[in-house]
Amino acid sequence: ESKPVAWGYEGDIGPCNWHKYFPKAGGKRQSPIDIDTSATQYDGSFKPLRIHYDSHMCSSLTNNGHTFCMSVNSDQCNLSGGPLEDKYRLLQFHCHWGSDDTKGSEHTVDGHQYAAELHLVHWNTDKFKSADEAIEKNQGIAVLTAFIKAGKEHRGWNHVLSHFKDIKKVQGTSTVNEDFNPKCLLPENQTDYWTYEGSLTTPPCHESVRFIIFKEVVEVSSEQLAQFRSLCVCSSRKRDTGEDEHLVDNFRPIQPLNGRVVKASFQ
Ligand SMILES: CC#CCOc1ccc(CNS(N)(=O)=O)cc1
Ligand SMILES: [Zn+2]
Repeated sequence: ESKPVAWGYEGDIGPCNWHKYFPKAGGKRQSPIDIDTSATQYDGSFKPLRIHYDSHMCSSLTNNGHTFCMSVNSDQCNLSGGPLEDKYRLLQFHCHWGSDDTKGSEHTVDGHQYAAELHLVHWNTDKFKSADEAIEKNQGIAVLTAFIKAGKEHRGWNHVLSHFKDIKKVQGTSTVNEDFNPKCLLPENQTDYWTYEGSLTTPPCHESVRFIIFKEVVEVSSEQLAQFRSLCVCSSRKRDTGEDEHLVDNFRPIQPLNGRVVKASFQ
């Protein structure tokens, strides 16, 4: 079993060196990208997006050292329609955020970076037998994405944030049993989105991802954003000052578009 390679967001193990151990990171269809809204192309052929999540699924929340990850194990949480040809099942959701409210999203819109970005990761159950297989295949993964900015409090997010004290340290895990439906984390407008073909934004950076990025931005309070930053990057104290190192700025830099066209579901 090959030893897992350490990677992160700064220093020698940071994004500029990922390609040395994860060759896909140097590919031609990498993510994230800047969405230049003057260059997007309206596609009138998209069917309505179909997002069917049930709330009665037990899920577990983990701090994996790179983000918090809510693993979902319900075959009742499915995504289809829009630009997708197949049916996709929700595997997990997580976020990327900054050290303050001025940065944190991975994708940008006309150069504007948001405070955070939500990724709901789905795998293609029509074409593949497992998520492990789908994660490295073209059309294997669909990531529903919502931008997050500081504003009014988001009650739905409190169902997730209330478990953060249990996962402050790495590999901390908490079981989430309450009646929670991740659909509540999405913006109201689910008809206006951009979509393009890209990659996982973290190693191994497989070029297997169809991104679907909602135009409407979700608001959470500054205090809720601060709770994202309360997670730690390791299981023990890291700094020689005995201070905990907090998990922040877990976003990959913008990658070259290399001629890809970003489609829009709206004019
Ligand atoms: C089975 C399995 C697996 C691993 O699945 C993932 C899912 C998401 C990610 C994070 N990539 S991102 N930020 O593009 O969603 C990495 C591995
Ligand atoms: Zn992500």
